[in-house]
Amino acid sequence: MERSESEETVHIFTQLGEYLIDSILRGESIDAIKLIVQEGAPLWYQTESEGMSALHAAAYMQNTELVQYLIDEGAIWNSVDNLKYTAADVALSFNNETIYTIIRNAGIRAEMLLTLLSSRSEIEEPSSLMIRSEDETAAASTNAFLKSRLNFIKDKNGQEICVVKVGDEEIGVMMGWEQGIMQETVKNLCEDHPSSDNLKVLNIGFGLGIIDTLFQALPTRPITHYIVEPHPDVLQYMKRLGWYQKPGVKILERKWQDSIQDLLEVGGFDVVYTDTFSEDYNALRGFFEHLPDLLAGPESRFSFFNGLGATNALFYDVYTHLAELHLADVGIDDRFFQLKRSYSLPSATVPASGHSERRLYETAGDIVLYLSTNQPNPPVPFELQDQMTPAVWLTRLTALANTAQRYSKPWFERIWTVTGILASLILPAVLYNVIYNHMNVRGADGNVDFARLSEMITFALFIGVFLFFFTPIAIWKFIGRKQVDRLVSKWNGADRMNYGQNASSTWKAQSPGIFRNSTILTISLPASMKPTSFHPNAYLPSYINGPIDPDASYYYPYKSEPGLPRMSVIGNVPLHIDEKRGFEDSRV
Ligand SMILES: C[S@@+](CC[C@H](N)C(=O)[O-])C[C@H]1O[C@@H](n2cnc3c(N)ncnc32)[C@H](O)[C@@H]1O
Repeated sequence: MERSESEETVHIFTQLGEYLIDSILRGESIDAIKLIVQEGAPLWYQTESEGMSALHAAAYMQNTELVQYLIDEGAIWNSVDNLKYTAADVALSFNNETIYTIIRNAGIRAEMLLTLLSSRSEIEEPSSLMIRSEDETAAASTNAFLKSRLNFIKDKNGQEICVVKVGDEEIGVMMGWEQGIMQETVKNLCEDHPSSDNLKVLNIGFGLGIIDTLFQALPTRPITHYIVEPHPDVLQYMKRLGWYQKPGVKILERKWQDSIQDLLEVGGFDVVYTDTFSEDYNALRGFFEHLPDLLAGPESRFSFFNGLGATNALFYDVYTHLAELHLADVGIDDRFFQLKRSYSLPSATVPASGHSERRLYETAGDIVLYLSTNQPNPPVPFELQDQMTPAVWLTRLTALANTAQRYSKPWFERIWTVTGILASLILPAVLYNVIYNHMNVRGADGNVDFARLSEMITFALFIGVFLFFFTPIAIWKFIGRKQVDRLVSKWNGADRMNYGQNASSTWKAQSPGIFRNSTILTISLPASMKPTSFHPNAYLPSYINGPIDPDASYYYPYKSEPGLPRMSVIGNVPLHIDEKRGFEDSRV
């Protein structure tokens, strides 16, 4: 059957597109790829089976020059494959920062340009990102949200939450766990504020009232505290809690968009915070525009809840940068605002009782644990969770602790050492006179220097006593070290067998030195085991490593679980944690 002209065009593009991607994956030279592109191969083409674009393929091959070339030629920075990963996600999964940054910067440029164009023309939809609101449900449309019923409940884990029903699912509008973030925000906004004695505060979005409660609990209560909240159920909740009676609190029962004229008339706010729901970036940017007129002056502070595109490290990063640039555009620089980049801290994964663990994250990917028998065992580090069950981890730590403990008795070592030192000093000193006198009595030969001879014998005695006390302890410690080494090298061998030379971690243990009882366990992770910032429950392709904070899965079930709400979405992208900051040393 004859193909129509348009079918023929699609066919040619498909062939060229497939050929381009194939050639990249085969590792063809950049000149060969350039020729294919010049022949007209479409950069927007994505394979049907995987949704892979030329940019995905170049990122997968970790070909920096090619990635840069494709971007320069107009490759789409934010196209997602069938698993919803962008090319930058692929780069991230290899921890390839250079390629990630090239694509990220292309995203920032593209978004800036689109915003600029939209401000000069009538284009309604400035954002090319997929997180723009295509979703007309309460999760992403303010109108639908304001018409939906909200529930203020305690979930099965005792956490206070405010949820909205979207279809069959319940989506969290605000969750009790965000308390920590709100605390940190209030600290950054209010601590050492020059006007802390008569603060004028504006908060957009009451939710569970966490941040407003914290503002009210400041050492000096704000003199004026405006709260903008449009949802009737939230307003009811506020009434029940007595917010309408609080001195200095003024509640505007409308959306911020409808309250802005009133707010601008009030003006002169020292602290402004915004954390709405179901709004997209354009709305937030719209709010930014009013900041210069809302804030009192250079000492004023502004912050917002940064959940922008947070399901995906790339979109989150692009939007965070975009927000910084747009804030700079309206004259707000980073002296005035706080961007909250992370939703939860890695330390949240460690139970409060886990004092035995001190973790140092080094760039090489070492985990250093100080294990002590008087402290509970730390949980399996998340980097090892795909290789080690908690049972195996516990067995290993217990075996290590028992072995090390057999060769570590700090109190006995102290007493033995003190006795040894005293014996090596006192015994020769006491015996010196005895030896000297004894020789003097017996000696007849006037040429012999008895004093010198006695000194030498006393010194030999000192060495003898010293060795008597310290040789056994040194041998005992040495045997202990060997035993620990043997144990650890057995595990290293087993891990190598199971996971291969390059993918297994390497353990090294240092048994307790003298007077000490903590064993230092250093686990060197292979390069590929550095965690990425994907959602703990997300379906990840094999080349993407585990998440940073597995405990966050409780708060952000990717797919909703019975009894737990799903976190909100912007457009079609579910929100989840993003931990793009580097690890820091943390003592817990
Ligand atoms: C995530 S909650 C805020 C939580 C709050 N920061 C806290 O500490 O509990 C979002 C709130 O913003 C409100 N909201 C949504 N759209 C809004 C708008 N356009 N203007 C003002 N508030 C809005 C919602 O009704 C909801 O109460």
